[in-house]
Amino acid sequence: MPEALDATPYDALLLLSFGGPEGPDEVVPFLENVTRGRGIPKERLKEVGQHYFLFDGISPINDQNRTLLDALRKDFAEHGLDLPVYWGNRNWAPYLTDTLREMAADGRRRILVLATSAYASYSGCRQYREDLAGALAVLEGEGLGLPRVDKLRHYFNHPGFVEPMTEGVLRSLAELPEEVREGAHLVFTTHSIPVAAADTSGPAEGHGDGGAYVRQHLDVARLIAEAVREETGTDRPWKLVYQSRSGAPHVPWLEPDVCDHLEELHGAGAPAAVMVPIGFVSDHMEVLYDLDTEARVKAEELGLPVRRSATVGSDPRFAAAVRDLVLERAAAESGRRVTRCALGALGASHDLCPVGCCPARTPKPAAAGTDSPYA
Ligand SMILES: CC1=C(CCC(=O)O)c2cc3nc(cc4[nH]c(cc5[nH]c(cc1n2)c(C)c5CCC(=O)O)c(CCC(=O)O)c4C)C(CCC(=O)O)=C3C
Ligand SMILES: [Fe+2]
Repeated sequence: MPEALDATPYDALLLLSFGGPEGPDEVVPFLENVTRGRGIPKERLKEVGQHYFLFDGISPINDQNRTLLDALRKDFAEHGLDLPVYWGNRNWAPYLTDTLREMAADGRRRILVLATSAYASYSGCRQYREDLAGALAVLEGEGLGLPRVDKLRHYFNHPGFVEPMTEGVLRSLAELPEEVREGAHLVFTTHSIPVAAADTSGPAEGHGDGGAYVRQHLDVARLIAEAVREETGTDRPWKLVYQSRSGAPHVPWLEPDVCDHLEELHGAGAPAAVMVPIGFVSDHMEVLYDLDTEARVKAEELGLPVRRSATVGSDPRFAAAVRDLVLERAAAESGRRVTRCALGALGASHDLCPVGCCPARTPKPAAAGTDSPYA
């Protein structure tokens, strides 16, 4: 056995994710959960429902999280880190509130949360903190003793997140026909969000110009593009583009859309492209439908050879990165010496979201931040 690792003061890790349907009967109730009070047009919902029905109503996201849980437990056990790992979702079973109740019943008092979103944004960060506050409020209403909940910092620039994706791009390039490989463009893609939400993402001092959301993605894209150049000796043009837009058409969202960009690349004579889904942790529906189905059809129509590179999923390097982040935060919380691992120009993100970080349009209590009502 390796020497035991010390996660004190924490006594559990909670994987917090989006959730997804696992059968045709679950699609509509799932979409109702996702969109409750969010003003997404009915047309968009029907369309997104169709995406799920194309895959028998089954989103792969839950199985991917089950696999990630296994990878985390295996990594922790192999490294002598004695920390139980739980899983709860925002929009589908196992629901966060039920998991948190179970954790409280198991006597967990200090919980560290890993959200399956690597970047700062309302949807990827504060909304998960609101979910935690909502679940804590339910437990409080039931008269249960509340555990203290902290959230791991953003991990977009951790080498255990960036390196598996870089390797994925190299694999995708190798799969392209040799005659177009050299000239292939890199198309980094992430979830579009409203421009107003992007501009206010991250801490207040960095608001504007796409905020932390766009800056963090640009940093990861540049890191991967540079690593690929070093590995292949070819300096490929690259761009950050967006996918999966929803919302009303008159509200500006981040652009260009990945399909429009493929069209533009083709028009400008690019011989091939690799789509690199840096915004996502696993190959869930946004990757499977919006890239592997919709964007691929677009590329085929254009006659543009494309490949889609891998997300980190349950790569052992990602599991190791989570262990590293857990130990980093545990050290910080208990006044031990801290080493913060981060690539790129932005450095390691904050542990605690400050007031005004990724604000909601309608303010709501959020846990695991400076303004948490649950200390
Ligand atoms: C930034 C971001 C991430 C990445 C960070 C993270 O992972 O959290 C993400 C992930 C995901 N989004 C997902 C699914 C959906 N997102 C929707 C709607 C929206 N997403 C938004 C943003 C994001 N979303 C936004 C600004 C909206 C508009 C309305 C709102 O603010 O709510 C809708 C409603 C219909 C539609 O408009 O498309 C659905 C069904 C799934 C599950 C996939 C599966 O089932 O495999 C996952 C992982
Ligand atoms: Fe935030």
